[in-house]
Amino acid sequence: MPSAISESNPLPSGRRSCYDDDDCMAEHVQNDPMIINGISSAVSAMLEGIGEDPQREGLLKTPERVAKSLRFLTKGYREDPEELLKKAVFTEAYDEMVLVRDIDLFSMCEHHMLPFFGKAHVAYIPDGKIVGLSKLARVVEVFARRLQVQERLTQQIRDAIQNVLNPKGVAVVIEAKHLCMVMRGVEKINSVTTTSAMSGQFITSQSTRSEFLRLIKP
Ligand SMILES: Nc1nc2c(ncn2[C@@H]2O[C@H](COP(=O)(O)OP(=O)(O)OP(=O)(O)O)[C@@H](O)[C@H]2O)c(=O)[nH]1
Ligand SMILES: [Zn+2]
Repeated sequence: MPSAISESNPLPSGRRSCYDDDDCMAEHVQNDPMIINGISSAVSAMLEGIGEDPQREGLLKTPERVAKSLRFLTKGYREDPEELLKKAVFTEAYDEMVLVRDIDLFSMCEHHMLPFFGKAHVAYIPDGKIVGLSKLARVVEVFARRLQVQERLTQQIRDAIQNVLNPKGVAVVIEAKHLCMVMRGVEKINSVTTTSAMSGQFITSQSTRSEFLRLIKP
């Protein structure tokens, strides 16, 4: 495998291989020429399908651009959210709610492959272990960068945190606008969808749930 990269993209001597670097590695896998070519051919066919000429100047590089863009927008398939969380778990006695709110998210609905976007609020109540705060936002990112429905996205974030930290409870709320409902279909420009997924004390304790809902109010 490393030879494929060194043949097509040799590294200057002395530089570390991209195989030592997670981000660099991810970019190579994302832009694997075989996969990019496959998606590009499909995009050319789509351009013809809508009555365009893929050979006109402005569109010559469009299939490849779209392919790379799609690979980026779906990079979450090639990342493991639980491994990512495990990188920053610390022993700590703190046992109140931890909330990261207003985490921007961009995803694509699996029905139309059109964007939906908004924000996620993620909370948990530790039970002897805390996690690096950025990892909560990264978990949102991993699941969002796949074809999704908002409901599943919300539950997957909850489940990953629950599985890795085994906390006293997890709560996730997502508020998002779906372009498939805005720029086509029912065309409701201002509609916003809210979903929630909870576990543990966020289900069993009304006061914990209420505190969370009060804290995420705009
Ligand atoms: N539950 C859920 N539905 C979604 C999500 N994203 C898009 N949808 C819906 O998926 C449904 C697909 O319905 P279909 O009737 O098969 O497709 P359609 O004819 O394009 O539907 P319209 O959007 O109503 O024009 C639509 O109601 C979309 O609004 C999501 O995240 N969750
Ligand atoms: Zn849709």
